[in-house]
Amino acid sequence: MADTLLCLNSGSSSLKFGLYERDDGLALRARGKIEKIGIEPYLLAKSADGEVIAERRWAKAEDMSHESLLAELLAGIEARIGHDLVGVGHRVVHGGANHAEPVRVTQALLTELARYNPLAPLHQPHNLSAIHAVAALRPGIAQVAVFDTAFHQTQPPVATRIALPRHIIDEGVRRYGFHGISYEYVAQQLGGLDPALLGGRVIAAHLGNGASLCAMQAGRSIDTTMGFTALDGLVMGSRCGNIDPGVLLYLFQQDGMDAARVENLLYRESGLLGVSGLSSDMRTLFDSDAPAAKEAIELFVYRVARESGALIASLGGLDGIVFTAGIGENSPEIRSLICARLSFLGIELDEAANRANAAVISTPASRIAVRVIPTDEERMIALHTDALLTREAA
Ligand SMILES: Nc1ncnc2c1ncn2[C@@H]1O[C@H](COP(=O)(O)OP(=O)(O)O)[C@@H](O)[C@H]1O
Ligand SMILES: CC(=O)OP(=O)(O)O
Ligand SMILES: [Mg+2]
Repeated sequence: MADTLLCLNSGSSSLKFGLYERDDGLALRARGKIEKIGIEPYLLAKSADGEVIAERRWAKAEDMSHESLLAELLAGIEARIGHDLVGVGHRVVHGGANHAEPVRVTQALLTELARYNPLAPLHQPHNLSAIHAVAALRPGIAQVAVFDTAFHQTQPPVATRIALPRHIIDEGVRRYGFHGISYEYVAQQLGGLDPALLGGRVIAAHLGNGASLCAMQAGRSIDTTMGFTALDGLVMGSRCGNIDPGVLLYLFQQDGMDAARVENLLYRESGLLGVSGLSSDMRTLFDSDAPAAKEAIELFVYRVARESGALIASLGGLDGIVFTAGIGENSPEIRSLICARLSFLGIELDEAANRANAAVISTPASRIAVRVIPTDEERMIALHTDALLTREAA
C-alpha cells in the first residue's frame, strides 16, 4: 500500500483536506471539505476523478468540535484506503517573523505559534487544534506546519514597516502578509503557463472569504495588502479590511466597546456581511436585489481597484493580473467590474473568455495580461510536506 500524506487547511468554519500518494508524484487520491463547522457540519469528499466517496451531515445535537470531526475524517479515510498515512501537513496562517520555510511540528513550535492566536483569531487556534487533534489520534505521526506568512518574507523592509514608535516595532509589530501558500502555488503555475509574465510585474488577487492582493516581481512577493493581521487590506466576507485607526478609537471611547467586542466587530460582523446586512457570501449578494447588497459588491470592487493602484506603484508598473480563490476563480462579474475600473491601464477583457472562466481572459491587444489560475493550497502543502520528509529521511 502506498505511503500517503494528508493535508489540512482548517479555517474558522471549514476544514479542507487533500490526500496524496507519495510514490506517485503526489497523485491526488481524495479531497474534500467539511463546511459550516459549529453550525451544521457538512462533509463532502470525492475521489480524484470526482466520484463522491463520503457525504455526511451532522445533527445539531452531536459532538461536532473540530477534534471530533477530524477523528471521523481520519477513520473514514483509513476505512477507505487503509493504514498508510505517513505524514500530515497543515496550513498555519501565522508563522511570525521566524519562519520562511515549512517546519516539522514540535512541542516548542506549538508553544511559539500559540502566541499568534490573537493575531489570527479566525484561523490560528483552529490550525493548532487540528495539529493537537492529529497528535492525539495518531501519536508519533510526522506533522509539518506550512505557513501562510512565509511567501511574503521576501518583501523589502520598507514594505513591512509600520509607522509607530521603535519600541512597538521592536515587539514584532510589522506587516507580514497572508495567503502565501496560495500565492506560492499560483506563482508556480504561472511559471509553467507563462514564464515571461512570471518574470515581470504581476498582481495576484486571492479573492475568497478572506481576500488579499500580492505584488509579485519575478515571482517573489514584494508587497501585499494584508499586514500584521489578516484584517488589513481589502473588504472581505466579514472583515473590514483597511480602516482609519481613528475609527477604533471612536469605538473604544465613544461607543464604550471593549477589545473583545471590537475584535468581533472587525473580524466577524463587518465586510460584505456588515455593509449588506445580509451575507458574507458573494453568491448570496449577487442573488439579492437589496440596494445594500449592491453597495457591498460595489465597495468590494472599488477597494480591489484602489489597492491595486497602490501595489502598481510598489511594482513600478504592471504586466499582468491573476485572479484566484472562490470569487476570483468563479465570478466573471467581479473580474469584469475590477478590470473596468482598471481599464486606464490598457486592460481589455475578452468577455466571452471571462464568462467561461478561461485561463486567459484578456484580449491579445490588451496591454496587461489577465489570467485565472485556480488555487490549490492543499497541494502546495503536500509538496512542502513531502519535500521536508524526504530531506529528513536523507
Ligand atoms: N460562482 C461564484 N460567483 C461569485 N462568488 C462565488 C462563486 N463561487 C464561489 N464564490 C464565493 O467565493 C467565496 C468563498 O471563497 P473560498 O476561496 O472558497 O473561501 P475560503 O477558502 O476562504 O473559505 C464566497 O464568497 C463565495 O460566495
Ligand atoms: C488568511 C485568510 O484570510 O485566509 P482565508 O481566506 O482562508 O480566510
Ligand atoms: Mg481560503
